[in-house]
Amino acid sequence: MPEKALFREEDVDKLQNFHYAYKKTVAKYHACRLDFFYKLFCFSHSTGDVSTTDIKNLLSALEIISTLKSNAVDEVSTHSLFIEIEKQQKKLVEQGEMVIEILKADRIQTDSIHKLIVIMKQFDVLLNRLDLGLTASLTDVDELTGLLNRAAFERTVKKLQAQSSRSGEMLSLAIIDADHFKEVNDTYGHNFGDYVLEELADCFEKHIRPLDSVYRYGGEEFLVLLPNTDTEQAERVMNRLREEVAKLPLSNDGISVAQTVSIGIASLECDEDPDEAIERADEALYKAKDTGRNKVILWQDK
Ligand SMILES: Nc1nc2c(ncn2[C@@H]2O[C@H](COP(=O)(O)OP(=O)(O)OP(=O)(O)O)[C@@H](O)[C@H]2O)c(=O)[nH]1
Repeated sequence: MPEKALFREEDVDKLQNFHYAYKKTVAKYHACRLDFFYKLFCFSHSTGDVSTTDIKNLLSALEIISTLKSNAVDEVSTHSLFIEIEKQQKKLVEQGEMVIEILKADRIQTDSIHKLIVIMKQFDVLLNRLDLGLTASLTDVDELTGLLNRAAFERTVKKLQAQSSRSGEMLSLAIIDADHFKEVNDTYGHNFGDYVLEELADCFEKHIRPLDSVYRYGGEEFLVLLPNTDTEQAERVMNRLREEVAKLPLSNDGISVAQTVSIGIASLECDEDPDEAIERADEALYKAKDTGRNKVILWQDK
């Protein structure tokens, strides 16, 4: 899957404005939702002067997607999560209308209200995920694994190189590649492959040290930046990680597999183009692949 940076630097302001408008809209939605249920309650118990038109008006006030869309930068409104929210909103309105029709016919059906509540809960989960994504500025997060992506790597690596230039500390870089991953996809399907990638990402995040950072660089390839670490230390850290991966119980839908990874390591000089260090780490990675996989290899000058 090609990585796609969702935002350019200059879009960050627009994104922040959208996030602010988003929070306000979602807060209004929640307040309005309470009113909606209150009026439903009043109508069904014949308390107060509430008509189904009042309830219908509140239902249309719950349609927040058009407000959100008019404020959103294209990268948000075309994002898969936003499209999912739109779909869920449509379901919510359809079910809300059904509840109103049932009320008009003078029948109280808790089933239909219950169904509406279930849809609203799912809607909330999606709204919350979008909120978290916006907080992490969407740009930086890989949609499948939730790891930082290539754009985040490119930004961070420059900062770490500048730090390492000031402190004189070594900076190391590792490339991790899943072994025989094509076979996993071909044998068990792409969805199972996606599941394995998500589990690998969780394992990496769990087992890297707090100052290290891991990125999904593309497909089944990940990068780790290890500040204040020379290549021999990086080799030890990566070997521990490699062992953790090999121990992972990967089991989904009745399928179980064992997955290993190969890792290449290179030092990252503070004044070089990071692509050069990536190339060296890649060379080491291919040596690990050529000599049996499930290994960590340090790049060495010939
Ligand atoms: N399920 C899934 N597969 C992906 C994704 N991105 C890349 N891939 C697959 O990863 C596989 C990579 O295969 P290859 O580069 O041939 O390497 P490999 O089979 O892992 O073999 P070695 O690297 O030599 O051990 C291909 O089948 C890609 O389709 C993704 O997001 N999800």
